[in-house]
Amino acid sequence: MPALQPVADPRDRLIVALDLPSVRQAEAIVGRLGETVSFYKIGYELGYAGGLSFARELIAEGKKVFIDFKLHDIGNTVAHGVASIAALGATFLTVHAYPQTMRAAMEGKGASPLRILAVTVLTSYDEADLAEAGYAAGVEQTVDRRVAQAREIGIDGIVCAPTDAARVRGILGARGAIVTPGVRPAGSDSGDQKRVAMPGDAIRAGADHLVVGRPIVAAPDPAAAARAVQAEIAAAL
Ligand SMILES: O=c1ccn([C@@H]2O[C@H](COP(=O)(O)O)[C@@H](O)[C@H]2O)c(=O)[nH]1
Repeated sequence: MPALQPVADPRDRLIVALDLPSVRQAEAIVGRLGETVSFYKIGYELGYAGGLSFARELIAEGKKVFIDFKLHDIGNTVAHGVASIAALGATFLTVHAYPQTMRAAMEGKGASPLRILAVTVLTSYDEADLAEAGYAAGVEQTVDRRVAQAREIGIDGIVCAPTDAARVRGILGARGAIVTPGVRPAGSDSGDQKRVAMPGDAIRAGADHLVVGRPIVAAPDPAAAARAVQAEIAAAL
């Protein structure tokens, strides 16, 4: 696993999830967030509604972009999909933490600076959800096994719940980025997230970057909500 890269701009610790149905709505939120936010995540909803062209625009304007497509397919398809995203100039791309998929993704990114993040167990899953999906092992055991496999493969980073971050850091050591969704500022609704923590707790547990979507994007004043998360991050560093 490559050495951990220091986060040069403290604003980069916060990644805002642009889970919105149109580029027009995403542009409006990015406009309201202005210089407060430097790093955006584009997932299925915006990605399938013109979000990749919008990602190019954000990158051209100097923003960092995380493409959260959680790839998982046969190796050839994953490798070529990753190569296409690498050409976009994105900073992060997710794949599911299956060994064949992770190896293919690392092959597909070639020498590009794109960093591949392996998604361990979704933050919307608890023990019952994993059992329902047919896994015999529990959440902690599954996360730990996938992180150990990711480390062996040399993946660039891990996506995990903030509640797993301290254990994940213990397995990774000082190498590899830890990115945690499932982050909720005090008083905000968890929604469908089941393994959550507050921003300061996620940072103290070892997360390098926090992903926050609805608590910022749906806030009456998104820039104020983002600044409050950034203040909590700064206080925990
Ligand atoms: O395990 C995972 C992996 C990815 N996500 C993504 O993060 C954001 C979280 O959004 P909130 O509105 O802050 O809940 C969302 O885009 C997910 O697709 C995740 O939540 N958990």
